Amino acid sequence: MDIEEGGLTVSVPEARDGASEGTGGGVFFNPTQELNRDVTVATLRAYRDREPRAASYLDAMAASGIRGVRAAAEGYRVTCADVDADAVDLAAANLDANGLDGEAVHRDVNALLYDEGPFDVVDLDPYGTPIPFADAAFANGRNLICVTATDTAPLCGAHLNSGIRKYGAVPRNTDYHPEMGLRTLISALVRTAARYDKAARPILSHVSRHYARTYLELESGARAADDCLEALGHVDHCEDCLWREATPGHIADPVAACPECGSDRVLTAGPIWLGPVADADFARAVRREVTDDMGEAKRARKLLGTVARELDTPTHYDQHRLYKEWGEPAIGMEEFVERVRAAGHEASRAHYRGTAVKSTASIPEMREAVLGDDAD
Ligand SMILES: C[S@@+](CC[C@H](N)C(=O)[O-])C[C@H]1O[C@@H](n2cnc3c(N)ncnc32)[C@H](O)[C@@H]1O
Repeated sequence: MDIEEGGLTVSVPEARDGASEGTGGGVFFNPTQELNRDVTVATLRAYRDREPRAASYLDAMAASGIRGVRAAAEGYRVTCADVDADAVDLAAANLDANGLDGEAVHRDVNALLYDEGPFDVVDLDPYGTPIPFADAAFANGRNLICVTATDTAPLCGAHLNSGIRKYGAVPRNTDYHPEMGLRTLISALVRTAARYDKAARPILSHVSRHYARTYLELESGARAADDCLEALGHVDHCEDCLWREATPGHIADPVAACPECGSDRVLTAGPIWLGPVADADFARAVRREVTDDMGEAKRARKLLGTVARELDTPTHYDQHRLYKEWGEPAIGMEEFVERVRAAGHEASRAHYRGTAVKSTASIPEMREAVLGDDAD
């Protein structure tokens, strides 16, 4: 069937989504990833101003080629790759039908990257984890590596052993699992890039629906890679009172008891990325590049606006969880954020979900700020 996306007409198979990902026959297509693709196109537009030399774009797991087609329409020199011959034919036909230059190749992307790289922009959009493709991408990418990961359960620590195996880190199942997952993913990607003496810094990231997406800008050089690794560290988290503390460094000192409530139920996660997951100015620039021909323009603008305003603390709180702990009915999110700010702390909403909030205040400080005299 033909669908319209971003002002282009693309032929795609029937939709496959969620649990059926990676299974079944036929070329893959997921219409609910339109937000991801709209943000990608806006990012490719904004990235031009940041790095005008970025010209080649590898749609590394092309399927129908819809990403590659949209990137080609933006003027990028596109290669669509897939191991599925039917996907390659469809991607080639879609480029052709839209009168766009670009090639579609029947190759394993790891081999392609080493044989034909470097590519200026590499876009990894696999089923599940991107890790099997990360070495080739960082070794043979020049400017920007775009990565989707849909294996959120391993990433956030819900499937702990799988997360440890895939990501070489210990993620922990907390009430800020979108952030835990994103920072576990970025940690693994940054450490992969460092193997090739490259710094990989996230300039935009979001966690939407069942996936994490991050855009990492590369800088070559051992010193740059060393500096980047400085932003890795650990988070200690109390399962009882929700206290948490981030500590930079490669080695975590064990925390025997929570300094807030004395509980011995303290989890340590790491190494995770403790630096910013987005560059606020770049997120604003990407937002300006969202256009009305995008089917998810409204959601993309909202998402990017929140990302641009979000504090870059490495954990977020769930406002409803806090109120549950406090035994009080929750107030509106805007009012909550305002009250915490009025008490002299930094606070923002977080894009992960409607009840996600970030603050430099501790939980007792937030409680005091929002409940005031009722806090005792
Ligand atoms: C999730 S789909 C890609 C979706 C597509 N990017 C989109 O936006 O609609 C993953 C694709 O990766 C392809 N793939 C899996 N392993 C690959 C490999 N080693 N090299 C290239 N493509 C691969 C699969 O055949 C499948 O078409």
